[in-house]
Amino acid sequence: MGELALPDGLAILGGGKIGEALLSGLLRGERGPADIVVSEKHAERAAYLERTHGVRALDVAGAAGAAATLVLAVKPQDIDSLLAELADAITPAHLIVSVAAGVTTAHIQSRLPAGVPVVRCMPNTPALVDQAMTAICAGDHAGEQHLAVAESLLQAVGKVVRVPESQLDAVTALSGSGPAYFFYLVEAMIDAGILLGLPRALAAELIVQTAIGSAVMLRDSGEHPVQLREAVTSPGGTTIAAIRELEVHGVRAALLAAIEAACLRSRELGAAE
Ligand SMILES: NC(=O)C1=CN([C@@H]2O[C@H](COP(=O)(O)OP(=O)(O)OC[C@H]3O[C@@H](n4cnc5c(N)ncnc54)[C@H](OP(=O)(O)O)[C@@H]3O)[C@@H](O)[C@H]2O)C=CC1
Ligand SMILES: O=C(O)[C@@H]1CCC=N1
Repeated sequence: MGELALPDGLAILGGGKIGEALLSGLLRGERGPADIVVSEKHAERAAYLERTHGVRALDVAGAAGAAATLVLAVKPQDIDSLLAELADAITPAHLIVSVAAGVTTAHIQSRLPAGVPVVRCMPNTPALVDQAMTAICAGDHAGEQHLAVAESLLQAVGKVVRVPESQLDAVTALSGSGPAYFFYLVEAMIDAGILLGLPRALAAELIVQTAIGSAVMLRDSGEHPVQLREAVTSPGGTTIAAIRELEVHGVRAALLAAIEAACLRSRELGAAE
C-alpha cells in the first residue's frame, strides 16, 4: 500500500447510514470524490451515492483493486459474507478498517489471508457534522503506521481515541449508540413541552438549544457534570422537583441497565461469528 499516506485510495464497503456519514465527512475534508470508491449491495442505493457524492460505486473485488484502505461498514450479520468476497481480492498490503459492532479483529483476521492488518473502530453518526467520537484499536498485524492511517481517516470527521480492544464493546454501548440516547431524551423533553401546552416548534427550539448549550458547557467548562447540574438546582426550586421525579422513576438505573444491555448485545454480535 505504498507509504500508507492519506492520499492513498479508500473504499467504503457498505454504503448505509454510517458508511455515508463517513463518506460525506471525508469529502468535506481533504479527500475528493476521485480518492474514494464505495461498494453497496443495493444498485439503487449505489446509484444514490454516486449521484449525491460524485464517487464511483464498484463491486467488492473492484473496490479492493482500487483502494489500499478498505472500510468495512456492513452490519455485523453481513460481515462474514463480505469477508468471503474480499478474501481472494486482498493482500497484506491492504489495510482493513472495520466499524462493525462486536466483530473482533481476530475474527476478521481469521477470514482473510495471513498478515492482513486490521484496525477495529467505533465511530458515531455525529460524523455527519464533523463531531464524531471514535475509538480505535489494532489487530495482531496492524502497527503504528496502520493505526495512524485509521486515526487520520476518522479525525477528518471528529475526535479519535485509542483503546484496548477489550474496551470496544463498552465504547460501542456508550458513544457508538450514545447519540440515540440523547435523541431519545430530547424527543421525550419535546413531548413534555407539548404536555405543558407549548407549540411543538417552540418546544423543539427550546430543547435543542438547551442541549447544544449544555453540551458545550460539558466540553469547555472543565467542571464535572454534577457541579454543572448543582448550579442549575436552586434550593426549594423547580429543578430539584424534577430531579426527585427522575430518581423516583429510576432514570439513572434505567440508563445503567440500558447501556449494559447495549454492551452485552455488542458482545453477542461478536460471539455470533
Ligand atoms: N449506524 C451507526 O450509528 C453506527 C453503525 N456502526 C456499524 O456500522 C455498520 C453498518 O451500520 P449501518 O450503517 O447502521 O447499517 P446499514 O444497514 O444502514 O448499512 C449497511 C449497508 O451495507 C449493505 N451491505 C450488506 N452487505 C454488503 C456487501 N457484501 N457489500 C456491500 N454492501 C453491503 C447493506 O445492504 P442491506 O440493507 O441489504 O443489508 C446496507 O445498505 C454496522 O456493523 C454497525 O455496527 C458503527 C458505528 C455507528
Ligand atoms: O445499533 C447498532 O448496532 C450500531 C452500533 C453502534 C451504533 N449503531
